[in-house]
Amino acid sequence: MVAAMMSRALRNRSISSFSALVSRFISTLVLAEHEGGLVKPSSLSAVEAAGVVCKEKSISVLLAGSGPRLQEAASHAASCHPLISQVLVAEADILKHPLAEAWAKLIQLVQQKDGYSYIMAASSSFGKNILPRAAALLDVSPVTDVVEISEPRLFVRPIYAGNALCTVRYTGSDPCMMTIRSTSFPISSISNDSKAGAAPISQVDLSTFSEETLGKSRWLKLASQDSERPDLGNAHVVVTGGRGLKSADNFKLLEKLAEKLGAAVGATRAAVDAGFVPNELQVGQTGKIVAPDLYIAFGVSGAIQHLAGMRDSKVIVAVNKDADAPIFQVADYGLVADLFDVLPEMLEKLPEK
Ligand SMILES: Cc1cc2nc3c(=O)[nH]c(=O)nc-3n(C[C@H](O)[C@H](O)[C@H](O)COP(=O)(O)OP(=O)(O)OC[C@H]3O[C@@H](n4cnc5c(N)ncnc54)[C@H](O)[C@@H]3O)c2cc1C
Repeated sequence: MVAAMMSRALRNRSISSFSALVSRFISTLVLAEHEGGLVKPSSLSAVEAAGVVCKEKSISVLLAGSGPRLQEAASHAASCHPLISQVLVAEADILKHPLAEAWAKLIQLVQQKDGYSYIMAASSSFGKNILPRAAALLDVSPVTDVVEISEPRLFVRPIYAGNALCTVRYTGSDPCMMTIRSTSFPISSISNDSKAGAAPISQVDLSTFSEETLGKSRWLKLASQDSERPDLGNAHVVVTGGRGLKSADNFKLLEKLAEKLGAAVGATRAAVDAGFVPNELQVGQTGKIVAPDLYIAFGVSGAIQHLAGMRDSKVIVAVNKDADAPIFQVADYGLVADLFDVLPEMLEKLPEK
């Protein structure tokens, strides 16, 4: 239909009406992750990014899964952000878990039907797993880790572990697919009023979606730590431990400090490789990207691969007994001291949460 309207506009040789049509039909699909009946904040950051390219209100959010939590998440998506104009819900048992093969096929299906100009997701393990596969199915090249949208098809993304920024112009065909760094697109306009301006919710027709086409991956289990602490990717305060903590037991000191500060716990890859903490706590180039208001690093040397994941933090505090440790080059406040003196003293002097 879009193509037909465009050719009609061209026939009339009306350049202005043609550009009006083009801009009118820019539409964006945001692939959203949900948990506990709520859309994750990182996906709402992807909606913010979509708002930069899609000034008019034509942002659809795609949610998939099964069960009552999916419907709750759909209601949340419909009312939580003023830029969302439509919520698409794909409910099926094969979509219950975020298996990339199934989700990639789902995106292909939705794109073939609705023809979006942009498809976006947060640069989380969820988005990074699914979006490139969907891009391959749609025969386009994705742009990953976008930190700035300068023009509708001109993006800035970090390269060399965040040591340089690269400007990329997307010249491929639609859809332009990208993952965005949620720390670079803070959520500005969240609505807490569940009734206000609710976007319509529609079900995706999955009648042509067959299990045989979904590849060989199978969901086994979710291994994650049950914790009341905030999510590492969205926490306002992060306390991170490095190899200097020396053992898993000593990380418990850091956990106590995190409880007092209402913080998330992070770790370097060296601490993860040494088995002090699980992999999901790793911050850095091959871990999570964080940009909290306050980042406190204990016994972290400051290797570039670690800095790649935390250098955008608003205030960085480092405690290290080596005055020449590179972490001090990015720290706003540095303390050259033994962390085993500093941590107990902080725990003693800080009030309970
Ligand atoms: C491809 C690639 C990807 C990588 N990705 C990541 C990544 O995502 N994240 C990441 O973190 N790393 C990553 N790394 C590893 C990275 O290069 C470093 O090896 C790692 O970050 C070092 O961790 P660390 O600072 O804990 O350990 P170390 O470099 O060993 O530093 C320990 C620090 O603790 C200090 N210390 C020791 N005892 C005390 C004490 N009692 N009190 C105070 N200070 C003390 C020491 O002075 C030292 O500075 C990656 C490497 C590669 C090659």
